[in-house]
Amino acid sequence: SPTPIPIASSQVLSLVRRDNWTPPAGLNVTYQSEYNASLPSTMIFATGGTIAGRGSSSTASGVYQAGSIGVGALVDAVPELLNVSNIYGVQIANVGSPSINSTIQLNMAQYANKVLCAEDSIFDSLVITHGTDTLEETAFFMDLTVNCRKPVIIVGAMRPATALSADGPANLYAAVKTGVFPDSKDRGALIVMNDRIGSAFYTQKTHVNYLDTFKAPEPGYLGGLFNNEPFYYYGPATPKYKNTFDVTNVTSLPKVDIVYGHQETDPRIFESIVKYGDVKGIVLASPNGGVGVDSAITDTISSGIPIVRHVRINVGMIAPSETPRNGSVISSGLINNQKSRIQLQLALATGADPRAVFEDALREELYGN
Ligand SMILES: NC(=O)C[C@H](N)C(=O)O
Repeated sequence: SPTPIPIASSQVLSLVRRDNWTPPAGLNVTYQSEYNASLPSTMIFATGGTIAGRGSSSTASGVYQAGSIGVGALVDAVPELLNVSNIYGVQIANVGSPSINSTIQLNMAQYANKVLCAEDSIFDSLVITHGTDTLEETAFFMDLTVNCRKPVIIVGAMRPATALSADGPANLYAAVKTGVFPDSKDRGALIVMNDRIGSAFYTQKTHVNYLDTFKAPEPGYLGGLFNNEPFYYYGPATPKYKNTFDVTNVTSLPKVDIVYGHQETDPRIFESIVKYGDVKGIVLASPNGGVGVDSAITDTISSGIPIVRHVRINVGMIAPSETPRNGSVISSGLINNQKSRIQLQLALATGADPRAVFEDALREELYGN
């Protein structure tokens, strides 16, 4: 559960609003910088993670408490931010990112649409601070559900705030700079880490320990920062296979699990998932992208639960068949396992046809039908 954040007295003073903005009901703004009408405005949703982590010493870079300092302290550590943007902070959660769930994601997407995408919005961008372990999942979720031209930037850190050469402050500065950079519009949600800008759609964590971990192995980065100034290699673009979902009236997401395939995958995994009855979809991280455990999933298929197949190495295309297949096995296309899970949840929650969502655009591209 979210840790209560003490508000420093300077922040209390600055909560006297000069911007004529009223937060939507239920959104608890706990940090607001002195309002400067000549600057753009950034909303920060803080969720925890290593960027908000505290270790027992400056050399404790790998053993620490994630989600331990609040949004006000994150901003206070980077006073340079206040020359770039007005900053508003909301403590959405303060947890390690494996504890982020679809309730938190839905909450953020719904508030993001209200705060950032409203016609009279005063905000130029939304920055989400997040643990890196599941950062790509929340980034992908926001990419598919926050539907306006303004950027949502997701940022984290690999070293806790207390470590030697902590990367969080520079990453947060880069995230806010990228968010208010005019050329960041119309690119969907972006992951900004380690001086690189990547699309939330394609970028994933590729190493568990090192700073240089967020990559989009085939599509590559969209841009980067030089001297803390953002730049892009390409003009604004939308991934060709991206779907968007309206979650305004969605109150919860169905349960979707991922099964990791290997030699001798035990069929009972599938049986037990189906037996519980509350799982509405499965992603199969298979050895080769093929079903590969045919006999094992026969029962699952006959139960009608959609099974999206991707590959356990988590990079590459699992192409749709030339004509749509009958049955409940669906190809993931270019979307990795954990993002396929999110997309399947969103499709099921909004009544979209999962096969169409995953396969149609890529089938059209590959086979022209
Ligand atoms: N670097 C990190 O942020 C990892 C952390 N365990 C998290 O995801 O919350």
